[in-house]
Amino acid sequence: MATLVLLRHGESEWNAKGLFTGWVDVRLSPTGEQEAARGGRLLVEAGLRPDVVHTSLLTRAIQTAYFALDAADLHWLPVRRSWRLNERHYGALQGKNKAQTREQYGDEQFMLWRRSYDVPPPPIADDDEYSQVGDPRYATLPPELMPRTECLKDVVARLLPYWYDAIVPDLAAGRTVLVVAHGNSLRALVKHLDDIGDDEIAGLNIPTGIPLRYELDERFRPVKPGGEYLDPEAAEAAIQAVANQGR
Ligand SMILES: O=C(O)[C@@H](CO)OP(=O)(O)O
Repeated sequence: MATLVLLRHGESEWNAKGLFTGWVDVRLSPTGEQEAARGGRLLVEAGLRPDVVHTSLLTRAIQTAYFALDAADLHWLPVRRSWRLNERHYGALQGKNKAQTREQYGDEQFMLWRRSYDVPPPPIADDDEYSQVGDPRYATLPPELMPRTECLKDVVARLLPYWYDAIVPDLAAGRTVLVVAHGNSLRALVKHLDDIGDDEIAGLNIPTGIPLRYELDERFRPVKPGGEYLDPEAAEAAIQAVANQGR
């Protein structure tokens, strides 16, 4: 049996402002820093000591790992980072206000862009102020892999190689693995783990800063579907808040 812990970054500055974020590299809000530290304390209280950490290349996930490891006195852990754990690229919606977008395009289109499995937002222009083209952190990414927009299906496709090639080998070696990532990259991973259908995944939301623990069998499938939030009550309230964004 292997233990996997998923942690969505704490509230970011743009979560607080209600803006679509995607690959835009915003920092944690003061609340988000506290949520991240609480995530670390929850790990300690649950007796969970990760052996290795995986994060995206985005500052809000990296900061979250820092504050969580700080609270757990685990700064010495090895950390690996990959663009494959990045948030879903939100295309031309990056930087737009969620409530205004919903008003302008209507609830149905808003939810299609936000939560459908295979409808990406319009692509972002390379000269848009919120484009990531030219960002040095992606300099080694082959140009054809650099997204201009993504739907969740695209995220599953670019995340799974990292799951199989980097995370599963750690789990197979008996390591407890902490993955610090994002609302939609973690939705993609949970969809794979729990084998959630393309329509059903629209109803899944991941709260910020609350560790989600999975025990995995020898095929790296959850022993208990859905895993277990280390603070289930706080998770329930926060899930509703994510679902209601833009309303
Ligand atoms: O803006 C984003 O990048 C994501 C996560 O914050 O938003 P949503 O939950 O609407 O997909």
